[in-house]
Amino acid sequence: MDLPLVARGKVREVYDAGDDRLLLVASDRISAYDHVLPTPIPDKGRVLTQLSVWWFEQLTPVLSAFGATHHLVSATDVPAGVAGRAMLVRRLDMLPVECVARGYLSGSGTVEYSRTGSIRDVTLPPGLVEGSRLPEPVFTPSTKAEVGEHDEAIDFARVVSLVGAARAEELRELTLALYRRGAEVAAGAGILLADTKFEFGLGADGGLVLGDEVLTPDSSRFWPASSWAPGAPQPSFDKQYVRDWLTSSGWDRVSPPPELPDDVVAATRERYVAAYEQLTGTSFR
Ligand SMILES: C[C@H](c1ccccc1)n1cc(-c2ncnc(N)c2C#N)cn1
Repeated sequence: MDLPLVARGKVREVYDAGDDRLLLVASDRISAYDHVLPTPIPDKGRVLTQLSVWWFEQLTPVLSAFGATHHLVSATDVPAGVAGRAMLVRRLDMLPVECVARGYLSGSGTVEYSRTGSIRDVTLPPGLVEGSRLPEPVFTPSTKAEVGEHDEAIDFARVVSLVGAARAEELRELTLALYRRGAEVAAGAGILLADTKFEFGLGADGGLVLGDEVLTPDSSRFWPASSWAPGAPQPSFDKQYVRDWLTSSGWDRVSPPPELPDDVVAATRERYVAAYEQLTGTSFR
């Protein structure tokens, strides 16, 4: 890629495409247990990019209801070397809030709930366990961490201090509305959208714009609805083969992770393709 690099994530890069445009490139890298694995998953970048493109279309009515838009300019007008796994997007003034919506209790949410009986400002009923469906989806914002660190959970008051009261309210309501639409579509495809993270920015006209990738297995927890069983960690739709193999390999989760065997790579590629095909109802090609 001969464009200037703007930012590098674990599995993605952002390049300066000039004229107030950025190029978001998704790699075939996969991360598990907070490590980027040495073995790529063929087509992962293309599948997740095409899934984001599809979701931007699906979410446009929800965005319009809030007077908001999304940042996607083109997923075809991109350099040949990254064809199918890059999005040309509008450069935004990104808001410093990771807008997370949770429909189910899991991970850090379960820890917070077991300590306090609530998640952030939202009191929850007693008796919920890992994997429980929440009575209503909850907005659980965080601030972007430095590279390699975990995002820091923040409460709504902190969001207000960061972006103002009106914008904070707008972020919460829009995040929850986008999550609800995503969860509804996913449920129809046999996938439980346990939680997801959106990023927003401001466009040149000051309007709210949905950025980043949306509703992919990298920005969300996808659980197969068929195996949902609250009371224990739920299997990941896409990463469970990798997690199970890494655990069985004896890897200590601290030293550099081992290469994945071919069958785990192939099975994982198939999970990404299945997620795309089940959600969109179209064949991945
Ligand atoms: C966090 C995320 C990231 C993605 C990929 C790799 C590392 C970081 N990122 C998004 C922007 C960004 N900045 C200005 N306008 C935009 N439309 C976007 C977007 N999307 C900068 N970084």
